[in-house]
Amino acid sequence: LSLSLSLSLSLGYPFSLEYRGDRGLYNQSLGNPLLQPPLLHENVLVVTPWLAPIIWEGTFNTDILNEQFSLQNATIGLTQFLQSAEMYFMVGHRVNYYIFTDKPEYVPYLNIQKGRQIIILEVESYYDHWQDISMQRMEMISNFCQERFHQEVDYLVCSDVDMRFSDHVGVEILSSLFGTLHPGYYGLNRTDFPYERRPQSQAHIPKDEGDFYYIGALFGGSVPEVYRLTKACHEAIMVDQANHIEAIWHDESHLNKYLLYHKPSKVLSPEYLWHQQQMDHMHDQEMILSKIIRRKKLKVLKKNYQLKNW
Ligand SMILES: CC(=O)N[C@H]1[C@@H](OP(=O)(O)OP(=O)(O)OC[C@H]2O[C@@H](n3ccc(=O)[nH]c3=O)[C@H](O)[C@@H]2O)O[C@H](CO)[C@H](O)[C@@H]1O
Ligand SMILES: [Mn+2]
Repeated sequence: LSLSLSLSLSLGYPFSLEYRGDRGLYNQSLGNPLLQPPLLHENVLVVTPWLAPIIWEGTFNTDILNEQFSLQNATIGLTQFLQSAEMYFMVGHRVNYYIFTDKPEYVPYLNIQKGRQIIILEVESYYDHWQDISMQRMEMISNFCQERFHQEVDYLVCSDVDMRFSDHVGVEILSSLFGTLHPGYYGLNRTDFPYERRPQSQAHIPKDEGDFYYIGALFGGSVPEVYRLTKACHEAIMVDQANHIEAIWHDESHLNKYLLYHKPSKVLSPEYLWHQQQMDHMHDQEMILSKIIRRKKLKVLKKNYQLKNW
């Protein structure tokens, strides 16, 4: 679904953009004809050293992106179901919600918008520990990429289930491969990232390597790229299991290893994932982020960590 764009901007009002896509020439009028691209965002990194944009509020125009994206006629898959997604996730675009559950009967019924569907994927978990269950998503997602996602959607957005959208998350996040900056480690030196450091683990990253610390709760991309990522992470997890070692932050550690050697084509700023409960223990970090974050788009729900069987 790659779209080759040839842009010609005609002067005068109304402005229009012409796109030469796979299916001929398109002409779109723009929402705001007087729009001028803004200067660099405040004091934050807006592009990675491999020239992938880091997505911050204020660096993109939703109207332009939506019009461009509509030309692709694409469908987006979200691998969790969230009521708030109906309000904030990819508004105006076709979305499939894929819910992985071992208890389909507990999934509440919800009336959803036209162009959206809920698809419940019954999965069996052969593990008891939450760490294994969390890691198992890599296997499940990779299997379903092959089985059905590749026929049903163009992009996949993979997330934890214990989250809620609190602001718009749109097509600005989509690209062949994207990861999200972990708010707890934004701006820190890579030697302070909680990467897996034991060479015995497949997720191992040496002290002198690393770009960012990505959060395990939000990543995605095109179906072939998400397939490659989840398959590689699952295989690495299986090797670790055979060697009786569990990476320090489980699937998140393997995701970080993968994204270090397969650079994402977009990186989501910490605006895309807010973890208040964790921030309560990181006041300095909260202060730093409060100065640069304009919107909190996806929030981790509060939970009783004592109930987790570590
Ligand atoms: C916000 C955040 O930082 N999330 C990451 C953090 O987990 P969290 O501390 O957020 O852990 P969690 O309890 O949300 O578990 C991760 C996810 O696994 C799934 N699940 C887990 C247990 C279970 O019984 N059933 C089930 O479906 C579910 O989608 C859940 O959201 O660290 C994990 C690995 O350690 C993952 O990388 C998470 O993405
Ligand atoms: Mn979670």
